[in-house]
Amino acid sequence: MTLEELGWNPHFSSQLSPDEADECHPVRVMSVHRGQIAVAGAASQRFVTPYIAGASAADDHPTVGDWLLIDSHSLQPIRVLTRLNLFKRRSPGDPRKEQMIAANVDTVFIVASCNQDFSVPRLERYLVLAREVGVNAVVVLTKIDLTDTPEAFAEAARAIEPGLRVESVDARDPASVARLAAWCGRGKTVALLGSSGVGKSTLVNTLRASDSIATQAVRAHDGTGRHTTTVRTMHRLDHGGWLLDLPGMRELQLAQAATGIAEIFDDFALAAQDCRFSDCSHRSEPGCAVRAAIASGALTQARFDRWTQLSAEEAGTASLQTRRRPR
Ligand SMILES: Nc1nc2c(ncn2[C@@H]2O[C@H](COP(=O)(O)OP(=O)(O)OP(=O)(O)O)[C@@H](O)[C@H]2O)c(=O)[nH]1
Ligand SMILES: [Zn+2]
Repeated sequence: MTLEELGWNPHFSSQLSPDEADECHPVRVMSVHRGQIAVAGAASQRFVTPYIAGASAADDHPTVGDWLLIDSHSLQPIRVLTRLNLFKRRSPGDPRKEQMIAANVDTVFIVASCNQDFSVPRLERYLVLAREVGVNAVVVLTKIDLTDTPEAFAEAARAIEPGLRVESVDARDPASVARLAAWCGRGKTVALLGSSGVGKSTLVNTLRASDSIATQAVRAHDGTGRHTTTVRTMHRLDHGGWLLDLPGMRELQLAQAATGIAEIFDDFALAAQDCRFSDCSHRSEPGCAVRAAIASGALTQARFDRWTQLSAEEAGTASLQTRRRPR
């Protein structure tokens, strides 16, 4: 396995100092376990400690998908290279803490199915999340074989954002899923987002090579031939890329997603700049440019409702601590 096959590129190689290039080597974090991580480099696969000597609790600690510098003699982790992006969520145990889920994803597939579960507002939420993380998003519509009107679903998805990539597949059929090959090529990392039952696992199985480095490493280690679902793992794909699980990202949290919301609803954000009052609620104030745009047909009431709903959720979660203070 070469570093390029693992996803190494100039964004990462340019971060090494000459000394580091002499004394360390880069490895990618393939899976995260309790107290240890499986890493793969140009010539090696091994387990190392995730703890970086001298790092504080607030410092960057390795998560799956990360590139890590390892001291070539001691094999101790030295530092995590600056990420392209990072999926994180609020810790279920302590909402003030954040939990890292996965790093360095090239493309996220936002998966939805062509049936009664299809929902534009839900797709929009996943897109907001992808924009917030700063990752390229492709909408993948599954169960195309179960509808007579596949183009209607694709059209509705494409209408969410100009230029949005939408691919429709039968997730069980390798020939159909081959449409996604362009994002799953050598060294490319993809992740999946989507509600329960839309076909994420089916898609993974169709895209995935029979065995992966990470699975082999885990097998060699625990000897059981299985790895539990609590383990975060990179899966090798047939086309040469990697697939990252995003456990815990299935439930959507829109806290601190203001940037993502502003990007997906940039037409509303833009119109709101012309409102007479800077704190306009776009309900009944005079000189409201957003209401004017809705009245003229330039913007729609349906998207206005979704925009205000998402913004309220975002603000609500963000200020949970300060709301409802007793007088
Ligand atoms: N006909 C058809 N069935 C599909 C397709 N994709 C998935 N299915 C079926 O839909 C069901 C749910 O698929 P899963 O892959 O388990 O869905 P998931 O998104 O992984 O669901 P969770 O694990 O709950 O998040 C399974 O019975 C699949 O066989 C498809 O493109 N066409
Ligand atoms: Zn307004």
